[in-house]
This record gives sequence, structure tokens and C-alpha cells, in this order.
Amino acid sequence: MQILADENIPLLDAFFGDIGTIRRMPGRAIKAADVTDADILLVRSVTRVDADLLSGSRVRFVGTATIGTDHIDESWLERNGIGFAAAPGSNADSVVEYVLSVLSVYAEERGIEDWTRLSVGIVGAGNVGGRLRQRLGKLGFSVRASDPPLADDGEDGLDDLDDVLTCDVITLHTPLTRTGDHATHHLLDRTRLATLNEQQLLINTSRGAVVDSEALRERMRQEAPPWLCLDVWEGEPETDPELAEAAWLMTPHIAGYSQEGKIQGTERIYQAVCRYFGLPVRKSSGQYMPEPPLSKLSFTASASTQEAARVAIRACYDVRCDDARFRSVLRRPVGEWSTGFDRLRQQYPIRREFDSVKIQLKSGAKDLQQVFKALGFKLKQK
Ligand SMILES: NC(=O)C1=CN([C@@H]2O[C@H](COP(=O)(O)OP(=O)(O)OC[C@H]3O[C@@H](n4cnc5c(N)ncnc54)[C@H](O)[C@@H]3O)[C@@H](O)[C@H]2O)C=CC1
Ligand SMILES: O=C(O)C(=O)[C@H](O)COP(=O)(O)O
Repeated sequence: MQILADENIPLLDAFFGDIGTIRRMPGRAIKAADVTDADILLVRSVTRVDADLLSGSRVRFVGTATIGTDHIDESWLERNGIGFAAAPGSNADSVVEYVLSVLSVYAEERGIEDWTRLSVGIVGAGNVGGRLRQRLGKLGFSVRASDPPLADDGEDGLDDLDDVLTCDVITLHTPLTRTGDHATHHLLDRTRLATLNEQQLLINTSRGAVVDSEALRERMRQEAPPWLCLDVWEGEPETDPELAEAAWLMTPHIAGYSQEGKIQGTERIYQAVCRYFGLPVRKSSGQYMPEPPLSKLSFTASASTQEAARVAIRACYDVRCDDARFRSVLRRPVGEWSTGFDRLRQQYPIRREFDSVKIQLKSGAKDLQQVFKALGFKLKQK
């Protein structure tokens, strides 16, 4: 079988080497002429997969090693009998940990001694939002979440979007959808953005177009704008210079880029290919997960819970490093920004999830134990 794949999908040979001949291309460069002879197309979020790309090709299966599917015309694939799979959940913990890192830095910069005093509003309570809600709830934060599709399905405990927008921190975790009762395109529009103030932080790790960028630019120019953390950008890899200037933290769409997240993304589409073509599943992500560079952290009984949590979160992932790398790209001429955006993603440093690190504590340190468990670390008693 001929497999055409985005070169940024990790472990292509390890997972797909036995299944077919692999041809790699930069995802943004994949065009109709490239897919004509492919049986399987494997993409990430930067390849638009639709009739323009696939009509006339012999592609029988498309896999995207991502959670988001807004770049795929799924109904066209279905109408044309082409198999499809995404990678739901694969990098959800990575995004959750990105948000935890942002929260820890935000609390420190605002001089908030106890970060759990921040109320957090989650928009979209699926894999990412739901896991974030759970971790924050266990840590003792007051959390609100809005998710109309889940509410329609009878899920309790959800709030209206307008209530969620009154929280100290608002974090977006919806898919990007343009049709249906609960479409999210420009969900945060001019009216909703007008309700936010300088005591609030808005985090967007969903898709750039879930927020109306033009309205956001306007809001950031007005009195008392909210603090802003952007990982995703409407029109990326282009970066809006005015939003870049206004953002407190900014990163080039890497919230989901933990090593676990990326390898599990490949694993999910490998499993789907095997199912689709009736092949045995012989490989798993665990086989290929390298040893983490940091495996253990040890705290004495004298560590305060706040400080210990801060140290552990940032030892695993400090969002300020990604912010600094992105800002260094944006100091170059504007014409080089989009290639810089993609280069940062392609050459992303190794980042491991919290549960790759064992936390060693003195027995009896109950508060610390609870906090680390809630954050998602593994515990080891001394
Ligand atoms: N920045 C990054 O690196 C990453 C971004 N993402 C983005 O995050 C999105 C969410 O990921 P998951 O939680 O795994 O997806 P998911 O599908 O598990 O959950 C999404 C939730 O949003 C809800 N939702 C839909 N419309 C809504 C609306 N109008 N208002 C409120 N909630 C609504 C759905 O009912 C669902 O519960 C992905 O679709 C993707 O676009 C995902 C992974 C990495
Ligand atoms: O999984 C998703 O959805 C994401 O947003 C990915 O983390 C984005 O990664 P790329 O596909 O853009 O490499």
C-alpha cells in the first residue's frame, strides 16, 4: 500500500513501516497531485482534506493524528466511502497541563498567594475541558463549565456561557464548528468580549476562530482589557501583530505537543488503519515512549503546597519558555513569522506529561500528597 504522510507525524516507520511504503511531505504542501497514487493519507491539522484534495485519487482511508477535525470534510469522505479516523483524547492531558502552567504563572504575576482562589470558567467540557475540570475541582478551585451539546444530552452541573464568562479565568476547549445549533465559530464575539475586564484572563487553546479576532483586537485596544493567553490564531501560521503585541502569553499552537500526546496521536491512527484494513494491531505507544529526561522530584516536609506545586509544574512544563521562543521569532521581520511559527512546532523540544515524573514525599505529608495526585503526578513515599 502507498501511504502519504505529514512529515511531522512522529514514529511513522515504527507504526506504519510494515503496512506500506511511506512518502513524507510537509503537511501544508500536500496537494491533489501528491495524493493521486496514495491508498492511505495521514495528516495533522495543517492539511485541508476535502473534495479539492481527494477527488480523482485512490485514497481509501484518511487518518488525522489530532483531536481537532475542523480541517477535514468528514461528510464528503463518508459520501465517497473513504474511511476516516481522528485521535480523540490523544493530547488532551498535554493541553490540560498547558493550562495548569498558565494558571500557576498567572497567579504568581498577579500576586495571588493561593491560586485556588481563582474561579475558572471552562467553555467546552469534553476530553480537555472535562479533565481540566476534574483536576481543578480536586485541587479546590471553584470551576464553572458551559457545554450546551452535553447539556442537551442530559449532563448535570453545567452553566450558561454568560455565567462562565464572569469567572476570573476563562479557558476555551470547544471544537471549531461552523454549522449546527451550537456552532463555535466566533463564539466569543464583540458582545461577549465586551463583558471581560482587566481582572480576568482569557486563554484560547481551542482554535483561533472560536474567538472573533477583529473584535478581540478592538477589545484589547479599549479600556481595561482582559489578560490574554493565545496558543491558537485565526489564520495561523500567520500571527496577527496587534494581538501578538496585546497578548500576555503567546505560543505557536503547541498546547498539545507533549511527547505522549504526539505519540498517542500516531498510535490512534495506526489502530484505526489496522481496524479498517483488517490487520493485527502489533504496536503500542508504550513501546516507543522514551525515558523522560526528568524522572523524579523530591520534596521535604518543609515545602509549602503552593511552592511545591509551582516547582513541580514548571519543572515539567513552563509555558514561559514557549512564549519566549515565539517572541524571539516575532522580533524578526513580519515576512519571516509564519515560517518561524512552523519551525518552532517542527523543532519542538521534548516535553513530558506530569505522570512521567514521580514525586517523592516524606510519609505523612498529606496535603502535599493530595495536591500532587490532583495535579496528575505519580507519588512515591520515602
Ligand atoms: N492547542 C492545541 O494544541 C490543541 C487544541 N485542541 C482543540 O481543542 C478542541 C477540544 O478538544 P477535546 O476536549 O479533546 O474535544 P472533545 O470533542 O472531547 O470536547 C469538546 C467539547 O466541546 C463541546 N462543545 C461543542 N460546542 C460547544 C459550544 N458551543 N459551547 C460549549 N461547548 C461546546 C462538546 O460538546 C464537547 O463536549 C479540539 O477540537 C481542538 O480544536 C485539541 C488538542 C490540542
Ligand atoms: O490535536 C489537535 O487538535 C491539535 O490542535 C494538535 O495538537 C495540533 O497539532 P498539529 O496537527 O498542528 O501539529
